[in-house]
Amino acid sequence: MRIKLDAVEYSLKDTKLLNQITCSFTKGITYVVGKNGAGKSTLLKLLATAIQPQQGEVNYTTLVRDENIGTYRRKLTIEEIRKIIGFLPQHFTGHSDMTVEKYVMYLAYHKGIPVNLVKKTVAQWLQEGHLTQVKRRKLRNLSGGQLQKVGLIQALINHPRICILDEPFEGLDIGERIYFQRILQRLSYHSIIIISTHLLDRIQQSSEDKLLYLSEGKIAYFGGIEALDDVTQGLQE
Ligand SMILES: Nc1ncnc2c1ncn2[C@@H]1O[C@H](COP(=O)(O)OP(=O)(O)OP(=O)(O)O)[C@@H](O)[C@H]1O
Repeated sequence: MRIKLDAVEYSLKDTKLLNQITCSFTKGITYVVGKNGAGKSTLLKLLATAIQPQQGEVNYTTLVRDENIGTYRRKLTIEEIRKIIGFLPQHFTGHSDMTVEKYVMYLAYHKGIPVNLVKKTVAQWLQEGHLTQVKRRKLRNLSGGQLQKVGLIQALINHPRICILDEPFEGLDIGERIYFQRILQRLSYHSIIIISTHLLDRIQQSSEDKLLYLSEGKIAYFGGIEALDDVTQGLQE
């Protein structure tokens, strides 16, 4: 699986929120960082197909092995892409009138968890996310951290091949952060994981991880996480 952006631009009124973005994402974790207003959420919404580029292209391809033709890259359709994306938007609300349990069950069915496994899968996620005690509470009555965990569970429940998470660790305590990070690390062996975060210094990184530094809608750095210190210095200036 690969996501490739080619000279992507996105503007609102006269302001370019994304300016000539060219890059590729493959399996593994990429952390997207940048100052407030740098365009991180806009880039993530675009990767999650919630908005379309006004210029340039975004292509999602998968490697196909064919006995006759050999190996080639096949472009996925929008329907195929949306089926394999898990997305946590910046301000997740879900269906605020539904209870936690009903909402997660509904999402589990919708995302193709086999019917006979839905109950067990949901119970496990709620238990491990410390949400069992509030499973009959409506989403609108949850605390910020509880709602964030429901948002993470809906994004991760079917182990998606593409996972796009906007500030996923916001509001979580340290134990919960470590729990979800472990899940993401395991998922990253097979999936493309793109995470925007302000909390990079508190997150345990692996040397395999990548870093994308956005500045005023442009890519200022995209490469190994080892450049984090230099990039963080840039963020503080
Ligand atoms: N609906 C909108 N109308 C006008 N401007 C907008 C809108 N949404 C975003 N912007 C502007 O676009 C720019 C990029 O916003 P975006 O939310 O992508 O940045 P960000 O890097 O995620 O910021 P933050 O770290 O503060 O969440 C900002 O200057 C923001 O003010």
